[in-house]
Amino acid sequence: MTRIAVIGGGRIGEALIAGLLESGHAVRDLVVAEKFESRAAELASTYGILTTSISEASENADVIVLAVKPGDAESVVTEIAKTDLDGEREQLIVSLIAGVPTAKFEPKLPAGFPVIRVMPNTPMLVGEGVSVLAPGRYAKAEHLELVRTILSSVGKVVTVKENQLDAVTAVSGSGPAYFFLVAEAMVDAGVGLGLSRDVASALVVQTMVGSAAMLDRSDETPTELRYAVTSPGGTTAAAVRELESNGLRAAFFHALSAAKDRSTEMGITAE
Ligand SMILES: NC(=O)c1ccc[n+]([C@@H]2O[C@H](COP(=O)([O-])OP(=O)(O)OC[C@H]3O[C@@H](n4cnc5c(N)ncnc54)[C@H](OP(=O)(O)O)[C@@H]3O)[C@@H](O)[C@H]2O)c1
Ligand code: PRO
Repeated sequence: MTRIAVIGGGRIGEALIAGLLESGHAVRDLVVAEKFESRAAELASTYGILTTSISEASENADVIVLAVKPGDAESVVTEIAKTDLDGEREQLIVSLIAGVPTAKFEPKLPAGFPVIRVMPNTPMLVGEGVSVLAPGRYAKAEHLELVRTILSSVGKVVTVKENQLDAVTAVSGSGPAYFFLVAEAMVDAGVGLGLSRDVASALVVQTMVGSAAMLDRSDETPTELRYAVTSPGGTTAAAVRELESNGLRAAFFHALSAAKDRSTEMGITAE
């Protein structure tokens, strides 16, 4: 089994660990390096996972996953580069760090060390994530295949050119937050119309689950699925008219543009 070291046990590090364990990855082949001690202890007790230092994790892993914040990227990669990276074994770095290009890591590592940049999302926690891969300069087809195999156990996998990853981050990396925000707004609106919060929450959650399942399983486009709900002169048409006149589409366009720009900016400032 491939030995995986996760550097940074925050939200996305935990989602990956939980998703991999749930999909059958052996706990003995996973370690986490997390600098915040009580958080490391929490991960150890929740998942039975070994916690260790960056150097130990990097020396013994096949795949070193970076799940730290962009501002910690440089110091973590410098620390990894100082450890005894195994020349005998094919090791690689998988960076989940938003915005930071592989070209920023490669010069800090031993010559030719493969790096793959990945934009995952938190639904990997329940095996329904989407991970978008972009190989760095030295990553070969077999490295990409290994990472694709690992991440396909926690959801879908797509490969793009690295110059598309900031846009990908805006769509699917941050995407779950938009859905949670819409869910929150719909629950509040239901409460405003007199439903209890419990009833409104149950209705919104199941409506989202059912709609997502239809999007996934149906051959119809989102537009066609929406038309099927929209009876002529009915309630849905009245609601959609309000959403459109309040600028829903423009709001999403501006929001995703802001996310993409922020991703690019984080890559520049994470020097
Ligand atoms: N959350 C998402 O949905 C998501 C999705 C895609 C990509 N990402 C990317 O994933 C990365 C982590 O995001 P996050 O949301 O998981 O953030 P987070 O919850 O703040 O987690 C980052 C973790 O890394 C730890 N860390 C920092 N420096 C470390 C070091 N030297 N050694 C070991 N651990 C260290 C942090 O510890 P301290 O708190 O003690 O600093 C923290 O627990 C970011 O680069 C983000 O762009 C996140
Ligand atoms: N979470 C990270 C952020 O908000 C990257 C995508 C999702 O910056």
